Amino acid sequence: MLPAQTLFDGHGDWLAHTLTLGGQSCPELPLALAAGGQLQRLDTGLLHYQPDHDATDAPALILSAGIHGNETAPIELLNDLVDDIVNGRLQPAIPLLLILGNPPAIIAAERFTDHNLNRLFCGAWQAYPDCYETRRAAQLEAVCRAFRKQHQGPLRHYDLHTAIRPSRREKFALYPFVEDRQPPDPELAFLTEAGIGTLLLQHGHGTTFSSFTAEQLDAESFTLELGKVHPFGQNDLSRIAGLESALTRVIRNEPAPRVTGDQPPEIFEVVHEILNTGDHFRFHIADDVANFTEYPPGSLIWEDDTTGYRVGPEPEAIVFPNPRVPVGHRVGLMVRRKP
Ligand SMILES: O=C(O)CCC(=O)N[C@@H](CCC(=O)O)C(=O)O
Ligand SMILES: [Zn+2]
Repeated sequence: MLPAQTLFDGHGDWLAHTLTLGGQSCPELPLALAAGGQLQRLDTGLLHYQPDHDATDAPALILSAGIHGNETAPIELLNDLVDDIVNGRLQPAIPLLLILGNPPAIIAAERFTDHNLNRLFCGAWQAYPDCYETRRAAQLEAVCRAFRKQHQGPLRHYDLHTAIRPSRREKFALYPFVEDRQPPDPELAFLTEAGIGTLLLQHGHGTTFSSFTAEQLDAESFTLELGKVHPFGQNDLSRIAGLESALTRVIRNEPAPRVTGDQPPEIFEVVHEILNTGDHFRFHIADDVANFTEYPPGSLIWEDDTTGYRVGPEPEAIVFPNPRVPVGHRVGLMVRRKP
């Protein structure tokens, strides 16, 4: 067995190893890479890369995918990056925490098994009955906190997803809400470099993974939506090649390219969050409507027997319409371009 293969117990690559174990744990295992640095298996789907040089105050990066099990393109992208690191084609210059979020859901090819993992962060997992996802949210929080403790320089977190619906803006980023914080210019430049032309600013405290790292670990965090959900093997990774090359540059700690005249991302803000209000909730958005479809002023978006929502005086667009969520959960966001 090649030395790098010991990390994956002979199962081929990181993804194959993760899918073999699913919800089972595996022991920690450090591996000194031939090209330098140490890649440590922390547990199933969790890797920590530590460069040989002192990196206490260096920039550090958390990269996660598969928080939703059926969002396979980002899982393939992250696994490819790990493969490049393991095989010496990509030598990281910064500390990395690499995460495949929900292995049992990846095996099941489902968004989640018992509970939507991306609603369980910032301690929200404590409010639900024990299941794999509540335990995984607690573990991911602990692993990220430990990584933060070891690396006290600037921290970035990109949580990679794909969307259920098609989108009029194929790739977009979400910036979690943190009081008095705006996305800094280098992060806007990174999104442009990665071919992500739209940024949606969240409007309030969330319990997503990126909200957790932004709020509690002082990271510059983004949820990146990278196209539409497809099964493994049916993704066209050339559509996210811009992100792969931008991430490779960040991992090598190379300087950002000089401004090329590309437009910065167009910024949107949330004007209304649609929540499932229960049995009498009626949603007036059809199942085949794409993200960022615009509705004219006055359009009725949802109602129940006591209240509802109509578009305000300017057109608004819908993002993430999905009425099949538990009561109290998000059914969609109404957004508009930030003035
Ligand atoms: O397409 C959809 O409806 C959901 C795609 C997805 O998983 N999006 C994330 C966004 C997280 C955020 O708001 O930052 C999610 O819903 O968890
Ligand atoms: Zn997702």
